Amino acid sequence: MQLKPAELIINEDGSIYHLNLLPEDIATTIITVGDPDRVHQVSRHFDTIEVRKGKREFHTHTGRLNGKRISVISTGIGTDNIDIVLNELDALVNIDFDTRALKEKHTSLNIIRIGTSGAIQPDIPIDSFLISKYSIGFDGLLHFYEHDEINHSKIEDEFIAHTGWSSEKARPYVLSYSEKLGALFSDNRIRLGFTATNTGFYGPQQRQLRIKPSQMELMEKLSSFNYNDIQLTNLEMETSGIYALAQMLGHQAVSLNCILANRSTGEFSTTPTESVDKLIEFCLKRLA
Ligand SMILES: O=P(O)(O)O[C@H]1O[C@H](CO)[C@@H](O)[C@H]1O
Ligand SMILES: O=c1cc[nH]c(=O)[nH]1
Repeated sequence: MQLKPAELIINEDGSIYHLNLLPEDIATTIITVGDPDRVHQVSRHFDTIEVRKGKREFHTHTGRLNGKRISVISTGIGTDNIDIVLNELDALVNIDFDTRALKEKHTSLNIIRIGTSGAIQPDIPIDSFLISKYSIGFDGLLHFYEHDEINHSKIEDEFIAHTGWSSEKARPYVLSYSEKLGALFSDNRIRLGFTATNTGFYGPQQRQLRIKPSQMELMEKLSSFNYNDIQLTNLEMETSGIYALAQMLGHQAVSLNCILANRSTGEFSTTPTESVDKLIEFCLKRLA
């Protein structure tokens, strides 16, 4: 089947619509970061950089570290952007851009998010790292795709009952990380967590500046949720979308979080750049 021009949008130079990348521009190991400035913060550790491209908030560097080819791409904020990034990265490896047909041989990518996050348990230290073993998505992205039973519906049901989740919001969906890729980052200093992915930074994460979130008690409900001793640990804005798209498209994904805020104690990191740097260095050491 040939994908139509409005379905698979290829720019004049043969690159994919938003990411502005050619199939040969990306490695099979891809680090995603929210902030476009963090792309350089990662690639400055590479020995060589062969690709530097960008469009909108999607900036990509591909290079080599100790002989291993790695790409780093900025996604901007939110799972709406993740829908674009993951689908276009997948298209670059699994669709033939000349024939516009799906390739017979599937290529699986290793996708590692290096992002910042806010903890919701008081014992999670500022500037510590956390690996999202599970994610719960409040964004609804999974529901827009046909999918196998990749989500943990029992945890979802208990979460909905515990929080009194409003039916006006999307049904939360729970997914796991790739155990295989996650094992690469296993370290007794790094907590495995259950990450909540939110559709915003303020109201959706119960922050009140001038307008009041509709369910102020939700933060307490999130932090007191417990399913077979699994507690929710932290909030951010991309992980559930990455886990959803990666699993549906046949890729491995893991989300690494640098805890900059603690919503329970009210603290925020005084050294955010240095802390993210340390997570980048840890990640690159494990990859190459
Ligand atoms: O630091 P990044 O990777 O952007 O991740 C976190 O920071 C942003 C909000 O400040 C959201 O994207 C959230 O997921
Ligand atoms: O509190 C926080 C910190 C970083 N990113 C978020 O989404 N929330």
